[in-house]
Amino acid sequence: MNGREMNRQAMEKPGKSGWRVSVLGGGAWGTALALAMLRAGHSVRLFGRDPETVAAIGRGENPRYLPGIAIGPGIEATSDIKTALAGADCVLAVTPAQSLRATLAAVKGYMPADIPLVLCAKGIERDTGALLSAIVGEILPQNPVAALSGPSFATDVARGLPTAVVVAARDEALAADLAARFSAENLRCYSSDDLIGVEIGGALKNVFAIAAGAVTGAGLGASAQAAMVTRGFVELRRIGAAFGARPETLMGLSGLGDLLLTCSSTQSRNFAYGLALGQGKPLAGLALAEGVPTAAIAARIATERNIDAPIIAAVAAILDGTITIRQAVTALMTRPLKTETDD
Ligand SMILES: NC(=O)c1ccc[n+]([C@@H]2O[C@H](COP(=O)([O-])OP(=O)(O)OC[C@H]3O[C@@H](n4cnc5c(N)ncnc54)[C@H](O)[C@@H]3O)[C@@H](O)[C@H]2O)c1
Ligand SMILES: O=P(O)(O)OC[C@H](O)CO
Repeated sequence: MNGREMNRQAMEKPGKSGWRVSVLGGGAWGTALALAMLRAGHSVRLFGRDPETVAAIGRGENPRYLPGIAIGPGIEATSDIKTALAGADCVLAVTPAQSLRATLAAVKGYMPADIPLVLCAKGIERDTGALLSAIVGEILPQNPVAALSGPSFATDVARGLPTAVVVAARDEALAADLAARFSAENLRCYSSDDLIGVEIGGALKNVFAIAAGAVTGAGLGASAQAAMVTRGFVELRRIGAAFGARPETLMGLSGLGDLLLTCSSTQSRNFAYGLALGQGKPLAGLALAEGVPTAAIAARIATERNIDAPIIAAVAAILDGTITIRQAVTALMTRPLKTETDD
């Protein structure tokens, strides 16, 4: 049976909706996904570690992370992990990538066996170079792992604006089932069995979004912006290939689609971080930019695996203060010339 047939069957399955979905993380994306799951017909519990945020969600708003967006009564917010996970059919992990290990360690004793864990963060673990699915494999080996990724700003999804994402799992049938269950009128979920490809695209696009913000902030022009994003995508494909990602996945929603979104919008926190960097403004206090730790580890991975990734290396060096943006631009522009399709 092919993926399309599986999707069709899953969509038609009686009771496709009506799961109990637990969302771990009371930030912008966790709250937006909780709303999306509710719209898809599921009953939703949201775990937040901050009791104030949990209480605020209970009152109908998450003012710290999603100000101005109404949260209806259908979402049960709790700061008790046992309550959050009791009876869950599926868990969405929506804490930042660098916190995933701690989040999973905290839920380990309460996680129902065999239910899918869906990764919704985008990043590579800074200290180990592990993809997030590998961390799940270490800590919760009994739970099948999936990832949801693609062009999707939390505020857009929370408002019910339409977008399309991809849900990936190594088990094609699981991916198709989850995609069908998570889809709703305003959230179209495609399925994929290329879990690694989906993870890599989502993680690396944040690095180039920082670069795109920096290019804009430093006033380098729209031409430089397009050139950088295009050559950045070449680096994304090279690293993806080294991990075994399929090229067509990297060309899809979770790769190119999300790269285009985050490299072109100040709504992106990674772009905003780069913009401040390019403008020489203070970075302290800016919202989460997952591309910062991922740039450092991606640069290390590229060096260790002998992958040509000069933009990633430049972003990592700018972020750790080794070089300035001007020096990075000069270094990138004066490298030996080569054919465009040199790999
Ligand atoms: N915001 C978006 O538009 C968006 C969209 C798609 C994907 N994502 C991804 O989702 C992930 C989370 O992003 P976000 O926007 O929700 O971030 P956020 O900064 O808005 O919220 C992060 C939340 O995680 C919680 N948290 C952090 N460490 C924790 C830990 N150890 N245990 C429990 N909770 C912890 C924080 O308290 C906070 O509630 C990131 O990887 C991001 O790239 C975000
Ligand atoms: O705001 P950003 O840069 O973390 O991007 C959010 C999402 O990943 C966009 O798909």
